[in-house]
Amino acid sequence: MTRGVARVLRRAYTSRARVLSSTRNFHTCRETHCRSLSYLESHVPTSPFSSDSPVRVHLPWNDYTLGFCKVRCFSSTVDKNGENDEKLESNIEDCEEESLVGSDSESDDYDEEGVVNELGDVDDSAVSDAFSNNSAESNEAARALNAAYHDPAALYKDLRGSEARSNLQRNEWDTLHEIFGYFAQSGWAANQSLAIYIGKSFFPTAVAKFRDFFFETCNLEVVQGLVRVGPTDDAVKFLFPVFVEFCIEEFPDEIQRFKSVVDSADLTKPATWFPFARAMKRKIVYHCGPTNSGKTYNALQRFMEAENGLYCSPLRLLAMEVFDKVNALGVYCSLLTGQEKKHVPFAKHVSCTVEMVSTDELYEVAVIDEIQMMADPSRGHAWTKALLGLKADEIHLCGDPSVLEIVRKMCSETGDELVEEHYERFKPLVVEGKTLLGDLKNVKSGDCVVAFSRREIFEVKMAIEKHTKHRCCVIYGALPPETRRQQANLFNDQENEYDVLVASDAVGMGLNLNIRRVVFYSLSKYNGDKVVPVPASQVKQIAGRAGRRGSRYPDGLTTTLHLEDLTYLIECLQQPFDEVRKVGLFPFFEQIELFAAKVPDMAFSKLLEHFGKHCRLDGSYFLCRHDHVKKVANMLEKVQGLSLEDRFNFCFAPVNIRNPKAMYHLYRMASTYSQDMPVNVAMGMPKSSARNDTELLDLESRHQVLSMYLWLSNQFEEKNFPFVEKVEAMATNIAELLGESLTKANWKMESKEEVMKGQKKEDGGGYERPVSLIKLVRNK
Ligand SMILES: Nc1ncnc2c1ncn2[C@@H]1O[C@H](COP(=O)(O)OP(=O)(O)OP(=O)(O)O)[C@@H](O)[C@H]1O
Ligand SMILES: [Mg+2]
Repeated sequence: MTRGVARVLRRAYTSRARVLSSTRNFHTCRETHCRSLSYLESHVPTSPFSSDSPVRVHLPWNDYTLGFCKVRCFSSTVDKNGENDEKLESNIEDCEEESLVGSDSESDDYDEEGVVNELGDVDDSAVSDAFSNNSAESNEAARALNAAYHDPAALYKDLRGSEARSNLQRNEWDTLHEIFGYFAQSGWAANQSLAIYIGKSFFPTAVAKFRDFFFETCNLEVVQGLVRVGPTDDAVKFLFPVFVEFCIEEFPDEIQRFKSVVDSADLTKPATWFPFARAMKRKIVYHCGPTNSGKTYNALQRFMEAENGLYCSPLRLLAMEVFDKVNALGVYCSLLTGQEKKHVPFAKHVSCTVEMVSTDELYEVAVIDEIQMMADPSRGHAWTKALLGLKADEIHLCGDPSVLEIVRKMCSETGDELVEEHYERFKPLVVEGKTLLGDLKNVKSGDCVVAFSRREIFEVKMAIEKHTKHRCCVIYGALPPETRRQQANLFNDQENEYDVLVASDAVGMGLNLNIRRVVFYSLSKYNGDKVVPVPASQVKQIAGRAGRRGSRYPDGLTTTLHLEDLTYLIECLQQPFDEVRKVGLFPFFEQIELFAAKVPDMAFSKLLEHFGKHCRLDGSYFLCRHDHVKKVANMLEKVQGLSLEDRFNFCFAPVNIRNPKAMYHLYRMASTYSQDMPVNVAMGMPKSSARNDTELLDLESRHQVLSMYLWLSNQFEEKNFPFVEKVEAMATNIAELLGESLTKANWKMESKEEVMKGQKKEDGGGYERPVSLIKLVRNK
């Protein structure tokens, strides 16, 4: 550790010791005014933790701290003389409000994102027990001890200087052991130690050494005072500042190492990552409203008027739709997705998927569609990066009102001007109370039946085609965008017999289809873990596909197949948008690289895990889920000779981790690349369309492999992926075969009972469809 850092840590602590000692005094008279130590650190005006010291000591949980205030107490509102300080008092009251907000959103991290941040992690059980474990007798003893040794720095110095070991009674030794055992178990002490960069993994070792030191040097009076206090929280409070002194002197290397790890995983203040965007005065226009209200239309008008522009789409399919529409209107526009680059000569406009956004180019107008996706647990970071980093004079955001408040906050941080434009739906969406009465025979022309699993989609299609005169197109996530588009066109075109669409939630975003009525086959879906109700926001999005302005059916209808689902549908449509409190972030490669340098020789999957544990985030952000990336990283661990950057790129390839074939091909591509050989796709081409579901699945996964190759070819040099043209041709071919297969499909799917049996075993319980009030009334 540099001497500078040591000095600042010491100064930091010395000042803290003053706070602590005054706190102790204060505790004796005003127990009720407890607050977190961390809070004082960030608010006591003299605290070096917020000073302009040459080497700034940064609290690892700095920004979380406010969130923890509610969590626990330590200090109080006194100045160093132990007198009541009005200024601090008011500071603390301000903080109390913030803390409640912060702590709520903190718990969101656990529930929604499943991200547990070690630095921000407070052992609730440990801390909530804190300060409740004391008897009146031990409280009294603690007060006496605190009064006698109000300066922990001086006490530590005394202990250091003492040579003789005191003669203690057996029972005194026993109690002392218990006190240190209690200290070692204290979640509160472990959390507070983070402030001096004693990590949780090192904390037990540090306590053990501190105990040995204390036993060696202890002074009889202190020990006897402590023994009277006993293994209690007061004892921990008393020992903690002495422990801090000890650590600073004894473990400079550990402190420095942990500090550098923590600093390199700093994801706070993401707005400052984009200095060029910050140097601009951007105008942000938020087109805020429900589905089918003209948000994207209006933003695109501005995009097309501009000298140059960028449209950022949530889906490849939507990027293609805008690319086609804009070019058809005479504005030259290129297309850029992970898999596809279509450069249109002289084009100054680009339609891209949001993950492809470049923050290097300068634009007059940028459009970020479906901005509420900033809160998406996995992909949210791409929207956040686009909003914070795009270099555009004008940025048009299209989305529902759920992120309006947080966008306001972000704009006030970036200094951008925010203009809000609020929209209403062109025509209200009408709920058909009659439903389809559980019978798919009641399907009508222009219906889109929405189901949430691939198997259900095909069952519905087969049933409708068998029992009615209608023919069905299908759209679901595993289909290539080209095939989805072909199916959408088939459905939109009035000149054929395909007048019903059966789709998954893949139709939910932005697409303009000729849908008269959205019929929910069910309102629950499997979330990868269990069956859960479809979230209200998603139900609204999907239902909003009906009755688009300018379509054949401008009056939108929605209903359910079963009467018992109708109440839930109505509830969802009536529900106001939940306000989003946090948006996603993910480190850039450079940040991961910096972090990797601090923990050398760590496997990449471990590195990501470690980063997730140590990264610091501001209260408005969460770290996006990356379990999928970790799984790929694990698989690629055996591939030798990949640089960190290569590994990073391979791990982000779009691969379905549940598809062994796709995973195998990714592994093969990575190992060929690592040997510096040209990467090929070792895969034959099927000759004909699928005759059954297994063949259809095979076509889908073949296309996924080809799509992955194309994505990788855009990340690496051409010499490594030289077969792009061939692969593109194969992908087009397969997309066509898929389209043919879907139009011809009439095979029988696996029986529902068989699948349900399998699912039940795995599920072990889950969501049951909400009981319909209507049904209850009818039953009565
Ligand atoms: N002023 C307008 N003139 C003509 N057509 C319009 C106008 N505004 C919107 N539309 C058409 O209405 C339809 C819905 O508009 P748009 O896609 O912009 O809605 P949205 O609010 O973005 O919906 P979503 O939230 O579903 O994306 C589109 O087909 C669009 O072309
Ligand atoms: Mg839109």
